[in-house]
Amino acid sequence: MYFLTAGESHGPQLTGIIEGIPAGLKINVEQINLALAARQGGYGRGNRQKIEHDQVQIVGGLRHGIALGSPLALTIKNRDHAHWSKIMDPISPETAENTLRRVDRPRPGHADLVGGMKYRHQDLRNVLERSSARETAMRVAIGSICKQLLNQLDINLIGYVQKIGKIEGSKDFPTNVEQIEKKITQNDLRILDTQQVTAIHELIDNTKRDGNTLGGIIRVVAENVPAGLGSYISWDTKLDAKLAAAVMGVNAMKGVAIGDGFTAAENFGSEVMDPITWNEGNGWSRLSNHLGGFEGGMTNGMPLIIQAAMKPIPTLYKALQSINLKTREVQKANVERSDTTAIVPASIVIESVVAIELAKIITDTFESSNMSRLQKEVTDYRQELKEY
Ligand SMILES: Cc1cc2nc3c(=O)[nH]c(=O)nc-3n(C[C@H](O)[C@H](O)[C@H](O)COP(=O)(O)O)c2cc1C
Ligand SMILES: C=C(O[C@@H]1CC(C(=O)O)=C[C@@H](OP(=O)(O)O)[C@H]1O)C(=O)O
Repeated sequence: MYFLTAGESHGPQLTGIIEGIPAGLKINVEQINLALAARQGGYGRGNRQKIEHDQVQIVGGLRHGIALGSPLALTIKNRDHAHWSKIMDPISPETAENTLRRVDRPRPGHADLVGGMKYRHQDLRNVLERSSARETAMRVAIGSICKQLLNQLDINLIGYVQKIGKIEGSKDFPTNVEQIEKKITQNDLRILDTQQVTAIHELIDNTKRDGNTLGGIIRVVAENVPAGLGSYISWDTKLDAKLAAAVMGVNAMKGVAIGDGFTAAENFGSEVMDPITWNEGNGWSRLSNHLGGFEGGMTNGMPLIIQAAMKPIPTLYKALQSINLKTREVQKANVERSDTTAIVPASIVIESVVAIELAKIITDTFESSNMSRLQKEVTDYRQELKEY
């Protein structure tokens, strides 16, 4: 299974193509739209989300709600394009009016400067438009289809916010997806601990007032993932490595950890390894889960626990120093309309890319031309593991 996305932030639309979704998968479009709405939400978002109302159109590979096994083609309109149609016109040449939104004072923390140097763009809008996290809307749509595939194999997962700036949610980390879901939907921060909500709202408000921005930490839990996905045989077959790459591939991610992650490095081995247990009914299991469900690059049957560290949003309304590309004068960086924090939408995006990687490894591991055959193969495999 693989996918590709195309489209600029203020262009007409985002486009996505996924190859390798099994024929017979039931796809609920409403569920995709709910995921897209969740990605648009969250406290600290900027004004762009007042314009957008993301809805997916499936224009290939689906018939009567059932995947055909052919490539799925997806589009999401950029409503804001209506205000940018001249500036982002794919065909007509640039006019004086179009140059008004040129970007020539690269923003620190963005792809602007290096993207311009590498691709020889003089208008850094040519970089900005694609490096924007607007593209993550399409990864969420694709992720939602992958999540539906996983759900139909009884695998559940969820992403939520663990920390915003220095304020942390509950450290009592549940691994039950249903329980997490109930708790995080109670607030607009997707955080487990409602005690912290007011403090975080104040932090975001004050940060916005100061022209500054915030990052945070996201946690994803996936449960009922069968043991043995991925492999210890070669470095590039390790599933934890693939997940780390997918997570780091999301805009603004600066760190990824599996299980206890960096904290494990400080502790004794006896505090980090997860003792093995077995019983007749359930087969093999562990007494703890510090290693976040991975040993030797393979899932070990325990819930997967993945953390992602997001840097603060790079565009600052109180802009930092930059250099004007043309005049070489010291000037303040360009300011584009921006979020104060995007940790909430990012938690949906990270959940989505984890779903994509899990769907990929499952469809690559098992015969997956058809969904019912895949379901049977996974059920038989689970039984075999239990009986080992
Ligand atoms: C959901 C989401 C929304 C984002 N919104 C903004 C934003 O409004 N303004 C901004 O400057 N960066 C935003 N970012 C971050 C930038 O896209 C990202 O930092 C930039 O493309 C540079 O890439 P890098 O941080 O991965 O190096 C957002 C990221 C995500 C995941
Ligand atoms: C458009 C989205 O996020 C955008 C991501 C983004 C960036 O630089 O990454 C910058 C902002 O773009 P704009 O200047 O058009 O408001 C965000 O709004 C979105 O998430 O749908």
